[in-house]
Amino acid sequence: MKEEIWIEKYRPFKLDDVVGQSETVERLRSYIQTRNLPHLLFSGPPGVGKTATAVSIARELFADSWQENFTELNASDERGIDIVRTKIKNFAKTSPIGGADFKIIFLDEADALTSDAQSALRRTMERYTNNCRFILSCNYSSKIIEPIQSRCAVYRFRPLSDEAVAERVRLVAESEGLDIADDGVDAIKYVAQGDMRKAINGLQAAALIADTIHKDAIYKITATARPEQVRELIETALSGNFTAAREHLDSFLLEQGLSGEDVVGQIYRAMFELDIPERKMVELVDVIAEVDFRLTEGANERIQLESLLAHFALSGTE
Ligand SMILES: Nc1ncnc2c1ncn2[C@@H]1O[C@H](COP(=O)(O)OP(=O)(O)OP(=O)(O)O)[C@@H](O)[C@H]1O
Repeated sequence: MKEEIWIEKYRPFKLDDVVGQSETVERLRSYIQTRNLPHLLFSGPPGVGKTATAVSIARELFADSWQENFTELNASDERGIDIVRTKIKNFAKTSPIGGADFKIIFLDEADALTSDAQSALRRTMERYTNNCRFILSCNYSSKIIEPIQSRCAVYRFRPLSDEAVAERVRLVAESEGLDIADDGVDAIKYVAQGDMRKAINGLQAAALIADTIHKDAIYKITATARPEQVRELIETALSGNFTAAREHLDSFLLEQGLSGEDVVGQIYRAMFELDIPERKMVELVDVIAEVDFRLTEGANERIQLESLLAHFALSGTE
């Protein structure tokens, strides 16, 4: 039998199960009590509970008929206006079922809609507002047109705290009868950076390769360099030893399978734990930002990373 995916198995069903977003959840709970809902806009990074919260709201409001009165669409599947014209309208125009006062449309990645599609969505929201409430989810609320933002109550979801991630990971491990060492939990916190989906997926993947989960399994399975290796890379480069730093880089890219963007991201995170004078830090962060941008533009990753190390090596010898 195919094993169930843990992020689904441990998906929150009630608002109480959503961890680490207590302020937001508390405010949302009042809508359940009054059994009314404005249009909502959830913004925040991936894997922090936006979808889980929307589903929990529907379950709590509609009980047994929640599936008939709730639909989830992903705007990035069909970026254009068609998703608004067809799927959203078709669902919005039919009456709620089982005595519910309205239906809920959850539109994930709403910031992927073009602005024309967002304008059409805004008209649909107005037209069907008696029948239907929208919960829009996005990573960046600035990419949502102002007329939609002003029609929604906006809720910002934060990256989850390390404590919230650790607690949930331990709970999942315990339910699955899995041994996880403290350094394994620490590694998951480091890798996840507040993204619970990443944390639980990492745990499940590591469970396939190790009986007791230690940090090595987590770093290996998530293609993440260990923090101490990253520190060593930076220190080697800053000491002016470009050739040795390049060898570290080879190990990241060729042996551990990191992408260029992963390496830059990890270097950036490690910088602030090192004792680097303010002025030099400013210069180096500027270089990191430039290389990061070039990588997203598709520049050659090895050349860019080596240029980053070259800057570090030169700045160290100044
Ligand atoms: N706050 C949370 N409490 C408990 N579990 C969570 C939380 N956030 C995420 N999860 C876990 O991660 C999975 C994915 O979360 P969810 O789909 O809600 O993320 P999201 O914020 O909507 O992300 P995206 O923006 O990528 O759609 C959930 O099924 C659940 O297992």
